[in-house]
Amino acid sequence: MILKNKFGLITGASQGLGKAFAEALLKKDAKVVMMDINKSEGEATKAEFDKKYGPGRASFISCDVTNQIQLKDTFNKVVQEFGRIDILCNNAGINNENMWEKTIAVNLVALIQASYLAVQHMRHDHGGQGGNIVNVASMSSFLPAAHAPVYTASKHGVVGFTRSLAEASRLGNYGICINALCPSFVNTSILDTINHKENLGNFYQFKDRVKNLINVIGVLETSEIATGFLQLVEDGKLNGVVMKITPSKRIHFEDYQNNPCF
Ligand SMILES: NC(=O)C1=CN([C@@H]2O[C@H](COP(=O)(O)OP(=O)(O)OC[C@H]3O[C@@H](n4cnc5c(N)ncnc54)[C@H](O)[C@@H]3O)[C@@H](O)[C@H]2O)C=CC1
Ligand SMILES: CC/C=C\C[C@H](O)/C=C/C=C\C=C\C=C\C(=O)[C@@H](O)C/C=C\CCC(=O)O
Repeated sequence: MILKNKFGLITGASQGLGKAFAEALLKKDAKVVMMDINKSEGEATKAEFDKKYGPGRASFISCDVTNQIQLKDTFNKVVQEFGRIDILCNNAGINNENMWEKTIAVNLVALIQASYLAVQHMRHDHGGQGGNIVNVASMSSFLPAAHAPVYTASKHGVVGFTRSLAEASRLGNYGICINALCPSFVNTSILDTINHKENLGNFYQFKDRVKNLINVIGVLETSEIATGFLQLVEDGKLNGVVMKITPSKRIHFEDYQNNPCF
């Protein structure tokens, strides 16, 4: 996809990875709408981007993705105002085992709802112009993690949903590329959750295990994940792939060639 003048919608874009994805699109002359529950940080990020890239390129909409009405209203507002959504990045995420229903609501349920809203708008076979969806999962999509069972379940779910919706897109000629992005540990505020009992709840006792793991494998910078994100969006042919990014192997893909049922 040529990104110049395309419209990207990114959830959880006030800070961290979402902000890096928004900036990556702006650098390619696309326009972005950033959605986040954190209004003050989101407005500060918009002001920063206005200065760097000129006004009118980045917008911020305060939205709790778990609130179905707010989510729908945001999609409608964006379509009304800009006429199109070319890219959706479902990035908003939390790590909270104490409020595990909320973790599933943000990381998985809202991602599914936003994906369906985007598909409805983008699909070729219903008169749309096609598009690209990137769902942010994690290396937690492939591993057990004693410190975060529900976060891990949500990220396993993101990969299963993404690959299945991508298959529906291929078989149904939606003209939408749908892929998953799975970083290992990245230098953002979510990493600090492992230091807090309020986040890990009953699994706080396993915090040192994950801290050791982080020390051994290292921490990536958001810029490297943004490079992977751009690769998924720009390629235009990749559909149903699961991109992994780790300090040892950098950007690479999960190999699903063997069907385990046979
Ligand atoms: N940082 C890391 O090590 C990794 C992060 N990820 C995933 O990357 C995504 C982004 O996380 P980070 O940037 O790392 O963390 P972050 O905590 O810096 O950013 C998450 C953003 O999501 C927003 N958010 C949370 N709940 C929301 C809601 N209900 N509605 C709208 N926005 C909401 C937050 O306000 C925040 O701006 C998450 O899905 C996370 O699970 C995946 C792998 C590694
Ligand atoms: C935890 C902060 C929130 C988000 C992080 C993010 O999604 C990235 C996660 C990346 C990988 C996570 C892997 C976790 C793995 C495990 O906890 C276990 O499989 C670790 C097993 C062994 C550790 C080494 C040891 O102590 O023997």
